[in-house]
This record gives sequence, C-alpha cells and structure tokens, in this order.
Amino acid sequence: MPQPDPPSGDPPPTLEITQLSLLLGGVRALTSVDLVVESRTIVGLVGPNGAGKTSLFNCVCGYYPATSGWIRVAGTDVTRCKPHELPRHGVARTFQHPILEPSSTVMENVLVGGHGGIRSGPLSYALRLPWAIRDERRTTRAARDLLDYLEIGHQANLRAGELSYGEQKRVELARAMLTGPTLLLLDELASGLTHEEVMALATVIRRIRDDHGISVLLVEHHMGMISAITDKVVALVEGVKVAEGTAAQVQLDPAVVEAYLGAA
Ligand SMILES: Nc1ncnc2c1ncn2[C@@H]1O[C@H](COP(=O)(O)OP(=O)(O)OP(=O)(O)O)[C@@H](O)[C@H]1O
Repeated sequence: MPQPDPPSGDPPPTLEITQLSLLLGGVRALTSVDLVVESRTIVGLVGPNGAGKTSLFNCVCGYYPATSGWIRVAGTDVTRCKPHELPRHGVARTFQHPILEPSSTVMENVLVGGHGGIRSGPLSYALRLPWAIRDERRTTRAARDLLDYLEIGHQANLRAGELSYGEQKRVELARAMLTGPTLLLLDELASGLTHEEVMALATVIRRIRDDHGISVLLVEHHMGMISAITDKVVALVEGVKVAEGTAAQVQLDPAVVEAYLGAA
C-alpha cells in the first residue's frame, strides 16, 4: 500500500505511527496501531502483559521490522531504519533493566552515548590530534552537565555497579540524552523503584520535557507515574489500540478495565 503523505502546514509530530502491524512467528503482536506523540509531550503506553507495548518500542527502535504500516520521526520515514540509525533521527531509549557496564565508571557508561556525536575517527584519537581532543572534551563536558542535571554528578567517578537501582536508571537516562534526542523512549522506568524514587524520577522526566523540549513515549505499569506526568495515554490490549485520552479517561475506559480485570 502506498504511504500516505504527511499532512502539510503544521510541523510534523515528533513520532507518528500509522497502521502499524507486527507478526512475530505466528503471533499478531500488533494490529494496525495508530499513535502520535506531538512535540514536547509525554505519552504513556499502557496495557496488560502481552499487550504489545515492548513490541511497539522495538519496532520504533528498528529491532523488529514492521510487517506493515509506517513510522515517522519529525516527518521522516524511519520504518525500515536499523537500530544504529535511529539516534541520527533523534531517537534514544532506555531499557527496563539498565544495561550498564558495572565495573566501568558512571562517566564511562554515559560517554558510550556520545559516540554518535563525535566526528573524529579512531585514528585521530590514537594520534591525539587537536580536533579529536576538542571533540572528546566537549562530549565529556556535556556528559558531566547531564549527570549534574540528573542530580548524580557527584557519582561520576564511582563504578556504575556501586549505584542504587534508581541511580542506575538515571545513568541510563544521561547516556540516552547525550545522543541529543528529540524523542525519548522509556521502558518501565518505574519498575523496581521505591515510591519516592518513582515520584522523583517523574519530576525529572517533566523537567526534561520542559527544559530540553524532548518528547517522551513511556511504557509503564506504574499508574502513579502515568497519572503524574503524561499528557496523553494510549492503551493496547492484545496488540490492538483500545483507548486513548488522559490518564484518568483511559483508566476508566471499559475496555481497559476489562482487560486488566481479565489479566488479574
Ligand atoms: N520474540 C517473540 N516471538 C514470538 N512472540 C513474541 C515475541 N516477543 C513477544 N511476543 C508475543 O507478542 C505479544 C506482545 O508481547 P510484548 O512483549 O510486546 O507485550 P508487552 O505489552 O510488552 O508485555 P509485558 O508488559 O509483559 O512486557 C505477546 O503475545 C508475546 O507473547
């Protein structure tokens, strides 16, 4: 089917998913899902286990090729992009369980996210050429600023494995932000955290949106987090979008209530 033209006039949304379907083996993980994340908004993606939330994330990040449908980031078609190409389009993600190198320092873990922005090649680094040194300094300064911004700057030289789980989630967030995203995909940021840590992170995510103009798509089971920060919520059940609206509207939607009760 030919791809529909993006509507002209207003700037395109940060993320626009159109009729996205995904078959995994014999399983219909997603069926014709439409989802829009407008610029500078936080959208929550909810649904019971197996609803297709992670599958949708994995399609946007290029890990799963869509069976059909389209994914656009700021108007650019990224449906067939590979995972390593997504940061170039302003997409960064975090994982449910932070993927850090525990024996490396916090700073070293964050700097992994800066490699996309470094223009000098490995040879320039090996030879310590002036532009490579400038590049490295600029990226390190940006990483340090981000760690301060996320209130873990004082832990930059500790090994990542020494940090609490909540702090490790902030390290992953800093690494994702170092790629300079316009869209952050956050996978179950609240899981494994105390109530206080969840609420503190909720404040951080809102600040990221407000200070940096970054849009956020958030897969989350923690309804407190969803209610605290989202501008809009989309609910999936068995790969199908069943509701969309404010957090309060979606939580009261009969299809959502039934799906959660059925899953209980
Ligand atoms: N690699 C895979 N191969 C086959 N089926 C898969 C694969 N990954 C997921 N599925 C199936 O796709 C459907 C959607 O799964 P998905 O993990 O996206 O749901 P989810 O909403 O993220 O669930 P959870 O909240 O438990 O993480 C489920 O039926 C799941 O069993």
